[in-house]
Amino acid sequence: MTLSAPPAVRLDGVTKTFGAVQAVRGIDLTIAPGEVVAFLGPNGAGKTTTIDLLLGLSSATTGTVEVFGSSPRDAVAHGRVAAVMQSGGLLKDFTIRETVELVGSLFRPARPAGEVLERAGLVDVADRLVGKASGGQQQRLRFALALIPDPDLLILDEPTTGMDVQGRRDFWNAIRDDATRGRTTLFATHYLEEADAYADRIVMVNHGRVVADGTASEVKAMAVGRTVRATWPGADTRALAAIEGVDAVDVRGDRVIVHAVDSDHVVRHLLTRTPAHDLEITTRNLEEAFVALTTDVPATEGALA
Ligand SMILES: Nc1ncnc2c1ncn2[C@@H]1O[C@H](COP(=O)(O)OP(=O)(O)OP(=O)(O)O)[C@@H](O)[C@H]1O
Repeated sequence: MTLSAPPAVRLDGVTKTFGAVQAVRGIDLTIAPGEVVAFLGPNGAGKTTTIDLLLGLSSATTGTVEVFGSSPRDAVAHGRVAAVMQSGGLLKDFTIRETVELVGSLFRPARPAGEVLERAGLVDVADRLVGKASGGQQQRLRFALALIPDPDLLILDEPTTGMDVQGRRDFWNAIRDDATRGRTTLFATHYLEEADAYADRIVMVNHGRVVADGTASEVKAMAVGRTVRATWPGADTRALAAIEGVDAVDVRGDRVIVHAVDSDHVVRHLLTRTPAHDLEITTRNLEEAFVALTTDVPATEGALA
């Protein structure tokens, strides 16, 4: 008899409360081995709290948290999980290579230092002191350290913050490459284009709950509606916001930008009752879907950052 492998991550009815703050209000989430999952949400949505639970750094108030069928602490202890956190402490007086070797000596088995440096794009700067390395290089070093135990699940909290364009590209190529060999990756990010380009699946959270879960195109489709742009100097934004189904109105110079479930209705209004012209209608991109799914008060001006 063969038992099917447990999921890489299983969260079942998970809540986490800090005093009066309900950081996580009931998250159910299953991630299969080999999936690359982006964890998106506005500041304070509960992403870091959830990641801490998966790493066994704190315990859920209620619900179940499992990593490869065991407790997060066991999974971490067996080297199956590793993380790159936003601001992990690094020792400034060691070189990049020495840091990788030192951390490598703590793991059995450990990936060879040379391989890890290569993977993280650090070979050319390996002999530089950590204290003299740039912010992006230090971020690459955190990534390198997470690769040392060759984990089955890699958890990344805003991993590419501070990296330049090439650094990000190298980083994501390394992640995708390892995913094809079965590594599961969960990453929190505020760069929506990275989620769109590199994740198999997007989990969007708001106020401690999952508000969308699917591929990038499924999530975009969840935020139904279209954007209508038109030239209308001095547009009457109040009148536009009052149209049924309009969820945001914004003005950029002479252009007015309207998000609406029923774009035909908006277009008809603009063409028949206003001097608006040069109309353009587009479907939402991931950033607009994000705003639509996580904005609490609809029809606010300037909500289309
Ligand atoms: N140790 C703590 N004590 C009290 N409140 C906390 C603690 N940790 C987190 N919180 C609160 O829980 C909520 C969720 O925070 P969390 O850090 O998980 O959000 P996040 O989605 O990671 O946000 P960001 O994008 O800003 O990193 C916030 O309101 C935060 O202030």
